[in-house]
Amino acid sequence: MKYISTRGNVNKIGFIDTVLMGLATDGGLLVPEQIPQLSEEKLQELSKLSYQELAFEIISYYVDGEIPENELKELIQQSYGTFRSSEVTPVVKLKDDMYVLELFHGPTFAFKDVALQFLGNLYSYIAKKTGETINILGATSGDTGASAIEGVRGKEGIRICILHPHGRVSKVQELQMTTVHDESVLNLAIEGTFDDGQRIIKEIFADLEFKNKYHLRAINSINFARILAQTVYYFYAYFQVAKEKDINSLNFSVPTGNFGDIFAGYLAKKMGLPVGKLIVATNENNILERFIKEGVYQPGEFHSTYSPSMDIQVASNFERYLYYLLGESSSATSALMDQFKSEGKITVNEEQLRQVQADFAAHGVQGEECLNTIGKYYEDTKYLLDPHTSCGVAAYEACNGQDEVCVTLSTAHPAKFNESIEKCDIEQNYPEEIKALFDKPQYLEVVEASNEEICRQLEKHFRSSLADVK
Ligand SMILES: Cc1ncc(COP(=O)(O)O)c(C=O)c1O
Ligand SMILES: N[C@@H](CCOP(=O)(O)O)C(=O)O
Repeated sequence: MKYISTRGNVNKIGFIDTVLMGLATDGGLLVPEQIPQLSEEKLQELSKLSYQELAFEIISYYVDGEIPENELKELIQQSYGTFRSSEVTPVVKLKDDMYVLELFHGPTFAFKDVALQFLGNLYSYIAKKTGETINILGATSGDTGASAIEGVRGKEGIRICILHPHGRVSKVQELQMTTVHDESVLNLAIEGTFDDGQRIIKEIFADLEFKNKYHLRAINSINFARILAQTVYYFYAYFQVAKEKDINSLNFSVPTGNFGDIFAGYLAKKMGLPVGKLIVATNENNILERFIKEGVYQPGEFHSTYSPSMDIQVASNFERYLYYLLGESSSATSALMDQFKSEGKITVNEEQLRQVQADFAAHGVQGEECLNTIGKYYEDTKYLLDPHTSCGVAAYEACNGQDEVCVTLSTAHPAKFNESIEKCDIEQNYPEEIKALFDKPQYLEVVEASNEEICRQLEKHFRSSLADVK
């Protein structure tokens, strides 16, 4: 298995180089040259496996022998041994035609742990095997940051710097990131939005001299390893639902911001999993909903919402989808991404829009609808949705057809977002791990959202690693 860039200007590379490169050096995103195709018989076989066994099978197609089998198995066991559920991502039935896929049983109570526990261990493995220096640079709207820090803290030879938008993450998210007292961890609270942070880190990654000098690595979903690990739970959810219901296909409703999670579902479908509708659930930051309905991809006004982790305008993984929409043409993808840079929008033609609408349904959830959905499900089922999952459930209600069965991805535990939950007049009990955070001191620096300032901070934080560089 080799990997190529959506923009076509990177020589083919293997899995480990793909992980280390993160953002492709030509500014594009790395994708597998060919997507593995799974037969019905293979799916039957996979349906009998535990989460860890399934993860091993799916991930193996993409690692393609670069990590010996026993070592990959060990990495996977280690990664999911930290989860509070033995099933890793259990499926819970909420209605006859709707299940919730609980992705929040990892250490930081968000779906990001599923991929970042794995990626943290993978980076550690690569560092030990190859002597590569791992200096991680990431941007977060709240969940990726905490999860990435948790995934690598205490691991020898790994340093990490995370940018989060100052005052725009939930209290628990902020505490999860900033109460870690470890000299390998740097939390920068930028005076700006998540989009500013994501733009800055992409521009820094594009400065190849700086990237190479400081050995910068990505943990956001621009890194293909993130997508890969997230693909596994679509298969797992499908197999769990198929055990109790006679289904020919299954819809998935996905709370969406950076388009990574739903792209993982798109990949699972392309591998042969019988996925029906992929429902994109957004909040008021609805660039993706507008694209799917109208064929125009253009950032709108920024909104702070009840689901702050989805307060994202420019979705990184959109480019990966665009590449497939354009028939895997890197020149057409490059042209449209250049157009986006110069004109601030992308418009697809009618035929392409028909394809987009065959691939995805979409619903943009407004604030009241998000809170009402939390309230209604709590009253009817006693199940407490977090505000992101609530957007997913509201989108299922808007888009799931008669006789269709849907799995809504539950992307976070409600305890992370009490600011929104208390607006529904619901009192919740915090898990002990979250309660404990409130007594700890915080370590962060509030900084200007500029490339110069962030580079200055990175030089300081990562300087000591240069001595280790071979
Ligand atoms: C809780 C939660 N739900 C949903 C999302 C959206 O996922 P994605 O960015 O992969 O679209 C995020 C952040 O990305 C999140 O933290
Ligand atoms: N919602 C995310 C934003 C970053 O997304 P990623 O999947 O690309 O890491 C967050 O919580 O940080």
